[in-house]
Amino acid sequence: MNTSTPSPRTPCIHPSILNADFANLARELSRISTADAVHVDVMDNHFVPNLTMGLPVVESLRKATDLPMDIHLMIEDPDQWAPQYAELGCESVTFHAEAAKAPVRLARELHARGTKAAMALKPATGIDQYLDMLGELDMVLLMTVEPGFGGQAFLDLVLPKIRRARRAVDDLGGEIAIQIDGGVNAETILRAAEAGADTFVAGSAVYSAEDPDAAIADLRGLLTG
Ligand SMILES: O=C(CO)[C@@H](O)[C@H](O)COP(=O)(O)O
Ligand SMILES: [Co+2]
Repeated sequence: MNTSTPSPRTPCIHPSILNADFANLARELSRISTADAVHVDVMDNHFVPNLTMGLPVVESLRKATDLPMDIHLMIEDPDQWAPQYAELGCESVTFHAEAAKAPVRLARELHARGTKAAMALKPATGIDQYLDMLGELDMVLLMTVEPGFGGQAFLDLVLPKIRRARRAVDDLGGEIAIQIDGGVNAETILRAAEAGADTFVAGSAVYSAEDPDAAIADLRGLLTG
């Protein structure tokens, strides 16, 4: 166990383009120029009951922006697909623990392709069984809604899991990011931050605003006081 207190990570805001105008994605990306990364939700209508985009669209998005790309795969068989997203030059690729057959091997395959590896847990999936493999990851994503749709209400029942993850990450030196995704807005973000999250996905809170960059600044302002 690490006995020194790790210094807190600078909070990051990753807007999700799920609530953006899909007919104008390049323009929508230009409206979040102050984001730390763009969060891209890939859904296959099997792991979740919704369908969004796949490799060709993500490849085009990659060329349309200089923002780092945070790919959230809500798909079956990420063991097969996730490495292909890594090869597009995405900053991070997140697979779901519930879908991965060999999460440790998959995390290593993502690293071998030069991408950060992240693993997501649905709200009802416990973290304890994954603590031993946290050191294989750059980020853990704790879903604060059931994955599949934007615009849902933040689930406070995930807060104890965020606290548990924070303790485990700090024991490892604090370098692993703790991302939350779902229902993040001006009313909920501080509860998640106080529990230990440091990376915040916000979809509707950013893209329902008239000025998405201003909405990002507002969320950042709440976190930095
Ligand atoms: O992964 C998902 C949904 O499954 C998210 O990334 C949502 O797109 C977040 O949207 P809001 O809850 O912030 O509206
Ligand atoms: Co997401």
